[in-house]
Amino acid sequence: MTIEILRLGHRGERDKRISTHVALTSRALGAKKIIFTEEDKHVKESVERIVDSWGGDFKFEVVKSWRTYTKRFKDNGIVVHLTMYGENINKIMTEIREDISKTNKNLLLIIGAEKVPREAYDLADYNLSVGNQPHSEVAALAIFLDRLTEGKTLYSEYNDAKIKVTPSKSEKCVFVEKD
Ligand SMILES: C[S@@+](CC[C@H](N)C(=O)[O-])C[C@H]1O[C@@H](n2cnc3c(N)ncnc32)[C@H](O)[C@@H]1O
Repeated sequence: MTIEILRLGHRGERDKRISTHVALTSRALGAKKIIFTEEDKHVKESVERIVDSWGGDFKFEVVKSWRTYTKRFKDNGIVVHLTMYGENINKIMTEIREDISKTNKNLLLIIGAEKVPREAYDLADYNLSVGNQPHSEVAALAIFLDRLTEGKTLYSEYNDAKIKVTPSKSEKCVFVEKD
């Protein structure tokens, strides 16, 4: 199973930082690709810099039509949309995990920036809430991915990483490759 994140909307200057955090959090918690619906050179370059130094093959893509992308994805994938109006994560997560493991399908996770079009709710196989209070796409994404992967992706190691951190009780244990 591979995980992709579809970020619906991006309000230029205002969302630069949070969109970058959405992408980096997706990568750090096991997603293989982030799809944006708006171009932003700053966000793209920030993500590419991290991938270059910290390794892996996390992909960055901008699509013209998120609807077409999502419909095609559904041929061999499950779509989960994170929204505070959705079903209770505590009740539905087991079903989603079973659905994925039975079908071996890939997962597309949709998160919004501003108001999400009705069609996203209709295209999703699951509309899922992480609590019923409004908060942040970064928090919702992180909690969902952590529950899905049960923490297994948190300490992924990449052979091509130029920087590696080893967990330590008392010191910064960092390996930096020399040029
Ligand atoms: C800042 S919110 C904006 C939501 C917008 N006001 C709306 O009505 O759709 C941005 C995104 O964070 C995610 N989000 C925020 N709170 C959430 C919650 N309680 N559960 C799941 N996702 C949430 C959703 O993906 C949402 O589209």
